[in-house]
Amino acid sequence: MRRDYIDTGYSPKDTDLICEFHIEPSAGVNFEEAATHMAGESSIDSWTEISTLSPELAARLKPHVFYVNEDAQTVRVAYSEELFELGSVPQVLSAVAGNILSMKVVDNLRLQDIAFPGSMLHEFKGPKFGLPGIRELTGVQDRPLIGTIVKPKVGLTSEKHAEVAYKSFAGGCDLVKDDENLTDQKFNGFEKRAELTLKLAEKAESETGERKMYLCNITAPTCKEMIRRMNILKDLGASYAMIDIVPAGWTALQTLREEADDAGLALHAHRCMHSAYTRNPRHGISMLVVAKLCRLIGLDQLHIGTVVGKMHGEKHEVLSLRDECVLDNVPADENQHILAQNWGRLKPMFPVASGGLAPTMIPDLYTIFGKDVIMQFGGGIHAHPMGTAAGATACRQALEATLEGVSLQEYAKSHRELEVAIDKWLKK
Ligand SMILES: O=C(COP(=O)(O)O)[C@H](O)[C@H](O)COP(=O)(O)O
Ligand SMILES: [Mg+2]
Repeated sequence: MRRDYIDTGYSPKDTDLICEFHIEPSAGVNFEEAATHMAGESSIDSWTEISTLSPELAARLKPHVFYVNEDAQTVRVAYSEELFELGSVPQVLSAVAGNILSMKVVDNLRLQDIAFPGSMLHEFKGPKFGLPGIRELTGVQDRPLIGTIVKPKVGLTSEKHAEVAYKSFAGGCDLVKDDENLTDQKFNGFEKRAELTLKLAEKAESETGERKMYLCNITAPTCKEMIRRMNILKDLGASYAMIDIVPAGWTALQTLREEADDAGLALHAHRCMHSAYTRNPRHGISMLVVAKLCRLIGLDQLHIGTVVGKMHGEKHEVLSLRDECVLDNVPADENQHILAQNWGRLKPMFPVASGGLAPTMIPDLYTIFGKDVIMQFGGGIHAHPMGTAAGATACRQALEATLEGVSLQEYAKSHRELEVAIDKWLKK
């Protein structure tokens, strides 16, 4: 192992990839020692001095640990872009989130953030539609989008599924999506479900005069099968496909993004399983990194949390994810371990707030996120005492009240579905 990776005099080049890590050395290992091992293992080196690494090669490719803050257990490393296969997320992760997470010299190690140089951004497509394109697609320009997840998560027949989706659309939902664990089960096959639900989405469109989007889950055992499902959706006239990004994997996402150009479909990113490596604040990979990789590859919308709902995620974290989705230039925030990122020509993604939400939470959600958010209600719609359609209507009514600056209670006096929702979710 070379000993010269700690280099606090180094100022990163415009073409360097920058990573920020949280490091907790294991007992008996000092901080710079651990950082040195991490830098070497994430780039060119091994655990011992290797004769095959010439000084010229090391000079060209060696990483630079240019920021060391032992008190904050934080280091920043600049990597030459030459170390990476440009345009390959799996290769980047194999380096900066690979073996280093397993090393004995650290008790904990977390990749907090990655800043991509313009030269590497160029190799990625970014979102095909993104936030502005989704607004075009749905015809909704000036308010949050309202969506639902068909519940129960799995178990309905395709006919029943399509019926629940239809009621959601008729009641006022802009988007209806499959749940993350619904793919192609015997009781609800992918193709039949897609066909029936898209047909009823069209019916709801002609009845309501609003665009209605069905987000069918194409997650499958192979990329080949996911592409086949994507093309089935294209042929059925769908506008979207949904993917479980973590179970499917980064190679699959890059493959599907390639295909999405021809298929002309928007890609909805469900992040189930992300907590397997994002939840521990001391070890793993941050959700911020996951969000950045999604924008880079080109997912059009991404779940980011709700602050007020059922899933883990502090307000500052959720808002950092929102900013990474929508801003062209993300400023650095040392306290939140966020590196500055200029997204160049890559479009913004549409952030999705979902998980444990009820219509009565819409005023809070609007205060937190403003208009550029997709608010999704599963139980919050299908548990409405008057049924699914009324649940969807209660969401639209709550949103109307919020946009008009009227209290929910006042608005409910003339809007029955909202009144019933308030009884259920506010007057416990
Ligand atoms: O099905 C749901 C929510 O259903 P419900 O509205 O009934 O709770 C989603 O899978 C979660 O939002 C995922 O979590 P996250 O959005 O945090 O990834
Ligand atoms: Mg779900």
